[in-house]
Amino acid sequence: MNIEQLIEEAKAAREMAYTPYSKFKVGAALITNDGKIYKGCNIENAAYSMCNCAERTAIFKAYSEGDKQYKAIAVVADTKRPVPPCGACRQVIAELCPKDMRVILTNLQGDIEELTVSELLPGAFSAEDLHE
Ligand SMILES: O=c1ccn([C@H]2C[C@H](O)[C@@H](CO)O2)c(=O)[nH]1
Ligand SMILES: [Zn+2]
Repeated sequence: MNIEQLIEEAKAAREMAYTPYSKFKVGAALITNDGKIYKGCNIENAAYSMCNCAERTAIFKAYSEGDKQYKAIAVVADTKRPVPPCGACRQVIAELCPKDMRVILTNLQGDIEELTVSELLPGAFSAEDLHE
């Protein structure tokens, strides 16, 4: 599985988005170290604050199936620049994914930006900050 293929999986996930409010569809594809792919789309709600992003859908699917070792995540939306994950997703990614995991951001025009989890949320608040 190469990056282009992972991006295609994210695009397929995007087609499943439930976005009657924003009309903004996002797809994500998370690949585990074993090569398993978990796709996620954004799922909105009439109570707007319940909206769940594509990235978190994919990660929560994987984690809740017991798959906890991740190699990369690709995210796609119809944006001018490669879609930037929101702050909530950055925090969740920082908690559950390795610091050196590849984060591949893209758009439908094929622009690609790649960064690591550390670069996605420098100085993330983490479990290490909770106790002395
Ligand atoms: O990286 C992002 C940014 C936004 N959204 C979703 C949340 C909401 O459903 C819609 C508009 O913000 O897009 C994602 O899924 N991922
Ligand atoms: Zn988000």
